[in-house]
Amino acid sequence: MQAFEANFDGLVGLTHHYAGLSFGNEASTRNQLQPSNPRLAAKQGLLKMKALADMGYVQGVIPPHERPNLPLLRQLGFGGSDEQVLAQAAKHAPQLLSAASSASAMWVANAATVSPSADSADGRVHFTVANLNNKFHRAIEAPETADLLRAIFRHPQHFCVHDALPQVAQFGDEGAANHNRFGSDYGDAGVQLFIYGRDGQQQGATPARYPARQTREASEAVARLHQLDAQRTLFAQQNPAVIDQGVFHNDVIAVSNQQVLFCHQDAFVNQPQLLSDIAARVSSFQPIEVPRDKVSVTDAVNTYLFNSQLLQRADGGMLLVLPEESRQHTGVWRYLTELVESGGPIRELKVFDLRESMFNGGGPACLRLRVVLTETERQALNPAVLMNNRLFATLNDWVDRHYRDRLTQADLADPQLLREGRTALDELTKLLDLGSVYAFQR
Ligand SMILES: NCCC[C@H](NC(=O)CCC(=O)O)C(=O)O
Repeated sequence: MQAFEANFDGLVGLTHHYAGLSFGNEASTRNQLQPSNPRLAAKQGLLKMKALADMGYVQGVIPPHERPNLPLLRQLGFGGSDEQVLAQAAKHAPQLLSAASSASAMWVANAATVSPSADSADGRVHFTVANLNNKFHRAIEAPETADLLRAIFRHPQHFCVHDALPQVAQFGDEGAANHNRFGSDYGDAGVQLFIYGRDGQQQGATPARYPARQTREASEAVARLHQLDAQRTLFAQQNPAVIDQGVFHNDVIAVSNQQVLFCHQDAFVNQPQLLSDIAARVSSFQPIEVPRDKVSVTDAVNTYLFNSQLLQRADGGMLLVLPEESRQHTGVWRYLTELVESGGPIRELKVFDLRESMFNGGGPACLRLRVVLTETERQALNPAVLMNNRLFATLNDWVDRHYRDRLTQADLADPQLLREGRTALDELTKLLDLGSVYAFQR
C-alpha cells in the first residue's frame, strides 16, 4: 500500500511561559521565570508548519489545551469563583498555578506513540496517548490529548486512539520522542524501535542525577496495544550517562527516517549490538553515528542538532530540519555542512528560528507528531486541521487577535488571561471543526 509521512505540529497555547518545571531538562531550569512571548512562539511554530506544507509535505495542526486548568486547581483544593481560585493558587502555590497553566502540550512528540496501519495486525493506525507520568504539569495533558486526537483522527475504522497507560512511575511513557520506525517504503511493514530510560522494576543501569522518564514496561505495553509483530519490534535502553547530561528524551540524541538512523555515538546502551540488531531486520540500514570528538553530548544538548526532522525528498535524498541554535554553533554547523557534502543520504539542511520553544527545551522534532498515512486514511481524518495558505492566514490572524506578546508567572493570576484563553479556544474549535472538545465548553 502506498503511504507517506504526515507531520502534525502542536500549536503553542496562550499561556506559554518559562516556569522551570522540568527537572532534567536543562533549558527549562535555566530559563525559569524569564518573560516569554506567546504570540511569537505560536508564529514561529506556524512558520515551520507552513514552510513544510509549501514543500509538499502533508502538515497538520494539533490545538493547544485549555489553560489555566481550572478543574485541576479545584481538585487541588482551591475554591470559590474562577477569579478566587486563580488568586489563591497564585498566593499560596505559584508553582502549581504554573503547572496548571503550562503550554507544554505544544510538544506533541510527547502526545502519543503512533504505529502505522502497515505494522498493526488489525490494519488500523494506532495511537497510545502518553501518560507523561514523570512531570506533574505534563501528566495532566493525557485526557485532553486523547480528546483532541479523537477529534482529528475521528474515523474508528481507520484510527484507534488508546487512553494513556496507568498513571504510575512503573509505566512512565513519553510518547513518540522515544520511538523510531525504520523501513523502505512508508507503506510497507516497518521495524519499530522503542527506547526506554529505565526498567520499571529498577533493574539494570539508571541515571544518577536526572530522572529517566520512559520505562521498558511502558514501551512493551504500547507495542502490545498496537498489535505489532514481535519479529519487527525492538526495545533498547538509552544511555543513562547522557540522561545525566540533559538528554531527557531520546529525540534529543537520535532521529530516524526509513533506512537512516542519525544519532550520537553515545546515544544507546551497547550501541554496536543495537545497530547490528537493526541491520539484521532493516535492509540497507544506514546508521550515521556522530563521534563525540566531532560533537560532544553537551553541544548536542545545547544546539539540538538531533532534535531535527529527517524528511524524505522526492529525489530519494533526505532533508534535515534544524533549529537556529545548530547554525549558531561553529563546530556543529561545520559538522552538518560536511555531512551534507559527504555524499550520504542527508543532502539538505533547513533551519528555523524556534527560540521560544527551544528556551523550554523543545526543538523542531519535539513540536511534531509523525503519522504515516495512506491516502484513504488521510481522507478519513478531520480535513480542517491540515495546513494550507488559507489555514495559515486564518491562524496567524487568530494569534494576532488573541495572544499576548509578553507573559510572566505573575500574569497567570490575571482572570482576564483565563477569559482570553477561553474566547480564543472557543473560536479555534470552530476554525478546526473540533466540536466542543474543551471542558469549559461542556
Ligand atoms: N520534547 C520537549 C519537551 C519539553 C518539555 N519542557 C517543559 O515542559 C518545560 C516547561 C517549563 O519549565 O515551563 C519537557 O521537559 O517535557
